[in-house]
Amino acid sequence: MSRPLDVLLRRIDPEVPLPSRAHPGDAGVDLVTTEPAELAPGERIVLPTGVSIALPDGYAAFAHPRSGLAARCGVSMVNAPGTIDAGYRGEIKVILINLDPRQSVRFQRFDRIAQLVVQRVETVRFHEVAELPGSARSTGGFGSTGGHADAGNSYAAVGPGGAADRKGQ
Ligand SMILES: O=c1ccn([C@H]2C[C@H](O)[C@@H](COP(=O)(O)OP(=O)(O)OP(=O)(O)O)O2)c(=O)[nH]1
Ligand SMILES: [Mg+2]
Repeated sequence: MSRPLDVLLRRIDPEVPLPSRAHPGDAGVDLVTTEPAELAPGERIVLPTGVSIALPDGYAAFAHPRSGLAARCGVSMVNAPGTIDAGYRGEIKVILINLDPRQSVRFQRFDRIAQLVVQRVETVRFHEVAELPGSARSTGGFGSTGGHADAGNSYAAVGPGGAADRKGQ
């Protein structure tokens, strides 16, 4: 296993559990809410996590949704993944949204609501040019390779010979 990166962390809420990995090798550490909350269908909320961090230069942290919450309750993050800049010293907050059309969802203090993944990021310098070098993909994007579902069509209808493929003919 690679040597862990040392990151300074301050507890804003003295009772908040230290973010920790559930299993060795997990990419993220879970973040909790320090405030209880209830989200009606379609509602969003900004929740405090009770921690702030100081990342070394050249790193950023990304707050990602938890798949269990998404699958069981339809809860995601509006801005997934939320970007935590290396210079940010404020409290990390998580913007949750309840995408379930019918069920409310309730969070208690210290329920785990997101996971934080720390990654190295490049600092880039842009060099303006008149023409970019060519590539196999060129300017194709936004479904140019086909195989996507069309609004109003079931995904089963998409595939070789399906709705999405036939459209281009
Ligand atoms: O889910 C998030 C996203 C961001 N932040 C904090 C850390 C980040 O460094 C800062 C700014 O985030 P971002 O750049 O995404 O927001 P912005 O709307 O561009 O604000 P700013 O003008 O402050 O950059 O807000 C969070 O606590 N949670
Ligand atoms: Mg910004």
